[in-house]
This record gives sequence, C-alpha cells and structure tokens, in this order.
Amino acid sequence: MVLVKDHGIEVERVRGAVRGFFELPFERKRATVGTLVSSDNMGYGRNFVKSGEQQLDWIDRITMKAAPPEAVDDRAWPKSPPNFREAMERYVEQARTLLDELLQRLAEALGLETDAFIRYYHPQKSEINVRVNYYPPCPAPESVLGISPHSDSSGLTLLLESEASGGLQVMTRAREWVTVPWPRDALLVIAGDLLEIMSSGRILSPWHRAVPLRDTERFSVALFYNPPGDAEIEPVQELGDKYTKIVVRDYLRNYCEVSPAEDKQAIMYAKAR
Ligand SMILES: O=C(O)CCC(=O)C(=O)O
Ligand SMILES: [Fe+2]
Repeated sequence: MVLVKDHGIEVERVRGAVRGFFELPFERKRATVGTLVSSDNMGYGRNFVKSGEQQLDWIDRITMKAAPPEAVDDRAWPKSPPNFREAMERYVEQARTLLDELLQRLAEALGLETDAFIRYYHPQKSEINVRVNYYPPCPAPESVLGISPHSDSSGLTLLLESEASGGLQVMTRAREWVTVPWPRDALLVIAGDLLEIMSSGRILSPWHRAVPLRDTERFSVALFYNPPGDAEIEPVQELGDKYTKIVVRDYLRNYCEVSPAEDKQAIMYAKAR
C-alpha cells in the first residue's frame, strides 16, 4: 500500500458527486442506475452474493466500467446527480495519469526497466472499473463487515475516501487486522493480484477489508486499473517465476468465480504448475 499526497486531483468534486448519489432515497437510487445481472458485479447492488446463507456486507455500492470506451455500459452509470458522470470521468483520467507514473516508478524501485509493468497497459484498451462503496453508520460494527476480506484482482487500485477515516483494515504478516492510517487528503494505492503476478510476488497484493463505523457514514471510491482483457501477463524474468503466464480476462473470470474466499485463493490460478 502506498499513500499519495500532493496529487493535485480535485477529490472534493468526486466526494460531492458520490454524496449526491447516496443521499437520494432508495427508490430514486434504484431508478437512476440499473442493477445489471452480470458475474462481474456491475451496476447497483452487492459484491459476490453466492448463497442465501451468506452474511451480507454492510454496504450500498455501485460499480461501473469506465474504460475502454467499448466496454462502458451506460445503464450502470447513475443519471443523478447530473454531475456524477462528468466528475467521475474526469477523476478517471487523472487517476490514469497518476497510476501510469506509479507503475513506472515501482518498476524502477525494483531495479527493472521503467516499462517492465506499464508495457502491459494500453492508452485506449486498458480496463478501468470504478466501485463506489458507501457504508452507513452501524449500531453494531463488531458484528458485521463493510466489505469482506479480499485482495483486489487489479494491477493497481486507487482509493479515495470520504472525510471519515478509519474503516479500512489490512492483515499483517502476523495475521492481525490493523486499521490503515490514512490522512484525509491522501489517496491510497493498493497493489492488486495482477501486479503481484507481474512482479513474481515481490509486490504483494494485501488482504484487506472494510469495517463500518458506529456513529458516522463513510464512503470510498475504488478505481481498479487493469491491462487490456486480452493481455497476457507473466512475471518479469529477473524477479523469478513464482507465477505462470495468464490472460488477464481469464484471471478476472476465475477471481469472480472463487470470490468470496477465505484467503488468497484466486491467485492460486496463476501458480506455476
Ligand atoms: O472502503 C475501503 O476503504 C476499501 C474498499 C475496497 O477494498 C474495495 O472496494 O476493493
Ligand atoms: Fe479492495
């Protein structure tokens, strides 16, 4: 996880648009965005509900595809508040610039060629999905989760949160949950499984979860940045061969099939056999 300060991104516009959507009464929220019945959880609804027995997360959320243009489904985008889409699309382009920069700096930090990770990305074909997570105040925060434990399937994830902090937790090597210290105006970057694969495990995708707060609402905007679906990724040779070559689209399909899981089961798909 990396904190980014002084990023120059107008987070207040995005926060305003998100607040505007979640303040709408339930029926209006439902009417202004579709619930798409898709295995990759797009639209208004929940993540990975696989059975009636499952305890549901304490969350209200929307997920939209933002890139590439041909993958964008307008039905998953809220029409209200009217500035929602513009604010989010602008954020997406600023985020892309930031994450492209970070992919290059991470490669350099590992002593690799600058393009070792970014070479899998493509200005017109990379995939960007945005998930807006809204956690209402919860009278019994110790009995539920906002988002169940997971690693992100992405290359990189950029997270922006509301004014209220203290809801994101990460599992340490000692297998304890700790709350991520996250200053109000910083953005947080999380490495996803795809970057763990490309780096042969030198960069690990953290196991994390969100918990609701007792007295106050919290929301986050998670932007998942992936190479194009048909890209084939594999570990940079100098770093090892802990993982095998995979097609991004196949990896993501398998991730959706095995989630939610107890641990990082999804990445086993890319284990060298
Ligand atoms: O709400 C948060 O801070 C975490 C959200 C998250 O992990 C996700 O959307 O994948
Ligand atoms: Fe996550």
